[in-house]
Amino acid sequence: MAKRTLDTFFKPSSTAPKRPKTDPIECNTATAISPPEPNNIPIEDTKPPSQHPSYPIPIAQLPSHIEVGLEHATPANAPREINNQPHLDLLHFQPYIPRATANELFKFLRRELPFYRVQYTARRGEVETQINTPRWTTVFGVDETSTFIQEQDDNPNSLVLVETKTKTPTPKTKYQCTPRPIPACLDLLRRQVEAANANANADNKIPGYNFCLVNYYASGDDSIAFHSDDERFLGPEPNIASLSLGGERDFLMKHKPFVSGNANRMTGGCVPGAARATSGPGSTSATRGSCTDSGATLNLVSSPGSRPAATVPLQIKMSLGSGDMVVMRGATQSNWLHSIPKRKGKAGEAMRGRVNITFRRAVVPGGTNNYYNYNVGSGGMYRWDEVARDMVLRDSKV
Ligand SMILES: O=C(O)CCC(=O)C(=O)O
Ligand SMILES: [Fe+2]
Repeated sequence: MAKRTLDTFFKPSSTAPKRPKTDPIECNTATAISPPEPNNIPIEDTKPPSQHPSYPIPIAQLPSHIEVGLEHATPANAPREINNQPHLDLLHFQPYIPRATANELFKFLRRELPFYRVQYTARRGEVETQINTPRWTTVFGVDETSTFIQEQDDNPNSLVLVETKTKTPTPKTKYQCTPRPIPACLDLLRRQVEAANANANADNKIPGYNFCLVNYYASGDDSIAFHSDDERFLGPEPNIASLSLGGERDFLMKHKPFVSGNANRMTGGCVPGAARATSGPGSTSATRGSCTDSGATLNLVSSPGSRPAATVPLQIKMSLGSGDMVVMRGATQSNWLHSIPKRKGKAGEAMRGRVNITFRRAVVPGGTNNYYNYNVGSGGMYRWDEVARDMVLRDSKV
């Protein structure tokens, strides 16, 4: 076969036989992994999907043209350190994944993952509010007290959940949810993001992500409210890597309020508008006090003895394009809020849809319960439908 460059991977080959058009849903069924017809289906489509009793559907493996793009050209750029604001410690890879690969990965994940539109009740004192999460979500992983291990050496799909310390089976009663192993297509990314982080850290420390949360913003009406991922179940100073795929969206950050007369932040931050679904009621994020959400630059005026008098712009806006990755680390989560605001207009980038993946490490079972509760919930499972160009309900059970 003629040598193909990376670029040609993304162009239809004029000589290669055409792949038969199939319903994308069928890619996950047993029929899709039956032996390929000779010279008809490329080898890349024969890789068996990731399967597990906790999955509502088998999850396809990455086609080799995406895997090649990830393995040979990622990271596409070295990260820029952003730490010129109080308590802010970010790495910005722009991009992390080359754009062409990122766009392919966006379409693949939107098509192959199960998604949920989670509804839940938030309680503040006596007041109960019904929250409709304004985006599609899904989650994989388990906190560090449990581990998925392969039961049969030659079968990567034979994963069972055991106690990390004793390697004995995790009791069914340990979780209020059924943890799902990170499928192969996301696990490759997880390992790469960990390595990129280790390279960027002076101490070369690998964050050891055990959770992968996925958001799909179908249009400018989908969003995530100001929040911080500072729940206790993530431990102190969590490292969270956030990867953007597909349409460009604004990412806003603002410092939590400072107590007047003290440059340290006020304990308790804010989540104007709504609690966020990855945290939900009961978490530190959802129970914060109020603060302004004007979008204006906030001024920090310090007091004698704590911080020299200064005016510091405490609002940041970044435009995140396909393949970009932001790593939030150090004191960032305990001092800053972030959001993806709604975007007006019925055309443009937001209408392409955007997938966001965050990798994190949860340290206690409460984190596992929280993440499944607010990212899978108890409603129906949806899948992307290429014809309807929308998420379609596939199973009224999770
Ligand atoms: O979509 C994004 O870039 C942000 C997602 C996020 O903040 C989260 O899932 O906690
Ligand atoms: Fe977040």
